Amino acid sequence: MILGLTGGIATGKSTVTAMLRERGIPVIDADQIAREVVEPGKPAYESIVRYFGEEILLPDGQIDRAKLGEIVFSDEAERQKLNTIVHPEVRRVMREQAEEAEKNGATIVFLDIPLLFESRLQHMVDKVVVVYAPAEMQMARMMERDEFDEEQAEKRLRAQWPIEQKKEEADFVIDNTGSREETEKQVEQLVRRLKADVAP
Ligand SMILES: CC(C)(COP(=O)(O)OP(=O)(O)OC[C@H]1O[C@@H](n2cnc3c(N)ncnc32)[C@H](O)[C@@H]1O)[C@@H](O)C(=O)NCCC(=O)NCCS
Ligand SMILES: Nc1ncnc2c1ncn2[C@@H]1O[C@H](COP(=O)(O)OP(=O)(O)OP(=O)(O)O)[C@@H](O)[C@H]1O
Repeated sequence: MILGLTGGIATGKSTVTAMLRERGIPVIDADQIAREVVEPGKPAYESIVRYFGEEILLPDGQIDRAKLGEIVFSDEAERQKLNTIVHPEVRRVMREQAEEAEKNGATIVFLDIPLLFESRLQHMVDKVVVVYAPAEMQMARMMERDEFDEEQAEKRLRAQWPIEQKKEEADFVIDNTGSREETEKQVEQLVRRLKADVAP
């Protein structure tokens, strides 16, 4: 069974991913893959430099993510352009990794895809799990974790579907508004239920 793990920025997907992995459930991370496919020498890297120019590179040749983030979260057309370059590669690698996990005997695999709904990737998964925290909490957690000011955090929030809409479309919701312990209990319960569903 393939599950999509999604939510909004800073709602707690990485937190839930860590809890799933502790229970031996493989989680394939789209953000991580999106970092790997833009490393120097990769085709997506070349396309990004060709389009955005060498100004977006650090002295060591890596992409300056802070700089590229400022550009794409301030301009929808530029963000779409970046998505067009990066997303097909991310999807390809995610598929490969999911097949590999299934080959290795996994019966439950999660794909952590922040933009699952925005990119209409529901067809890649059997069920969708949304990690939920309300917008005010997303803002507060982003400002603390990433040291963004209010405007930077708001721009990132506006680049995604509202979390309330994602919650409505979910098959399962993990409410991450309480303590980590409360979230962990919900993860535990979900894993138990999924294991029962896939049991022969
Ligand atoms: C713009 C970039 C360079 C900023 O890098 P940075 O290290 O600051 O952020 P990071 O990659 O860790 O992403 C953090 C979160 O931002 C949000 N986000 C990232 N890209 C996008 C996007 N194109 N549209 C909307 N939200 C996005 C997601 O919730 C993601 O979890 C980077 O996010 C990127 O290359 N984005 C394009 C690829 C993409 O869509 N990745 C997300 C899912 S595959
Ligand atoms: N239940 C919680 N209580 C307090 N803080 C939390 C809780 N869950 C997550 N956080 C904190 O909120 C921030 C966002 O969580 P996390 O990184 O898991 O979100 P994410 O959805 O993976 O983010 P992104 O979309 O940016 O990848 C982190 O700094 C994390 O430590």
